[in-house]
Amino acid sequence: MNYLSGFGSHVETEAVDGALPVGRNNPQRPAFGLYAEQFSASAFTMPRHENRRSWLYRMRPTADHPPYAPYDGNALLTATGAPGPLAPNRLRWDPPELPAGKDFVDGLVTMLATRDPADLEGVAFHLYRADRPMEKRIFFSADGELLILPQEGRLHLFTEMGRLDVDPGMMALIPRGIRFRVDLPEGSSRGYVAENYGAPFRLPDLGPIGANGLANPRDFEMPVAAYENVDGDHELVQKQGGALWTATLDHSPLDVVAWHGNVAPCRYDLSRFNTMGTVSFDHPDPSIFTVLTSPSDTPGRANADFVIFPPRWMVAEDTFRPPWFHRNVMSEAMGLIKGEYDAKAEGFRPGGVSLHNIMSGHGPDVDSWRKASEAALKPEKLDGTLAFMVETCWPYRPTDYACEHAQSDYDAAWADFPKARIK
Ligand SMILES: O=C(O)Cc1cc(O)ccc1O
Ligand SMILES: [Fe+2]
Repeated sequence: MNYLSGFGSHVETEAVDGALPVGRNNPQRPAFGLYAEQFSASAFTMPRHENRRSWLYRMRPTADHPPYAPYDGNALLTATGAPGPLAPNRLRWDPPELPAGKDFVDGLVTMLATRDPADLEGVAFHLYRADRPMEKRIFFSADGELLILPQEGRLHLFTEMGRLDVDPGMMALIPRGIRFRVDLPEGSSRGYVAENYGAPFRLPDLGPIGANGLANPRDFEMPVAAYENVDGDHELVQKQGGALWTATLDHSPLDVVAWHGNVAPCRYDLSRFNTMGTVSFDHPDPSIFTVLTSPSDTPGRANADFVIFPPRWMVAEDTFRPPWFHRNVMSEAMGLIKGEYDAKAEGFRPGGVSLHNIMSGHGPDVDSWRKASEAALKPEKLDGTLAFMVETCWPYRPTDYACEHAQSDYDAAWADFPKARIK
């Protein structure tokens, strides 16, 4: 499969020669009777460096659809957490036994959410398990951009703007509003979805790191144009305002024959992350592992940071090397794609989730603390592991489903620390 390279690059692609107009966006009569449609992911008037839009040339206008009706196929996909006071507890989940016999849309379960999508700020943390392809079904979220992380089983995403293969260890980013279908080349897949209600994810500034490093723009891959020319009933499921809506089209809406612009779905292989760390002492703040950031209106305070903990060399001298004990004004939701996380010797399993909300005390569990305190500090490769965090300035609210399925004894991870030897 062919990909176009570069995060936020201005690119053009056509699946049929001559489908793209030359030198203009909306000619009087686009080639082949195609319809020109602008897709805006930022307000028209955003500054140029934040302006994102693409032009799509499609077989029928998106506007051609009947009214939507409420969709009742998935009651576990929501926009907000459980109501009531937010208990200040640390929480953790084993990989839940999500119901079988579902496709990607019906197999989504919301675990955590902040804010309301109508605020255009906040983020939700979902899990999915799918063992059926989406047949003649298409999904999109008007609430947010979708960051999809398969943990087991490859995903094949047929989006309006082309096709993406996404393996565990990769991420896919689907802009708010872009329609797609999920096929399962390996029969099933499960993983994580972060839904960003706020400003679109972008690469973080690098400051003194310089011009290169962390996630390099060229490693983000957008699809080349691909379309299907299929008539007949297709169910379109839309998420809006946290609710799901359905409409039946008489054709596949994946009918974009050509497009150009600077907003499109993309994928990124997280093993290409150029990981930075200390070469002297102390454990740096995890912001050094930021892949993508969605800023809030307060400079430096993220609406959502997508952070990874990839394989890396640990070389710090006279240092407690795993994450330190800490309390954070930001709220931290984590997932584990594979291996072991260095702050948690046990209990944080691949496919699981943990939550450390605003100002909750957390850090290494007793076993990890003991091991790291006693370790000989030779250079060591932390290998075979990939954890991630979606850190946000808004406290996460667990959903009812999440509250019902949380581990019952997570606090025990920090019980039994020996008291310091002070008289
Ligand atoms: O809590 C966590 O495990 C995530 C985390 C990792 C780290 O290396 C430093 C701070 C932090 O919040
Ligand atoms: Fe933390």
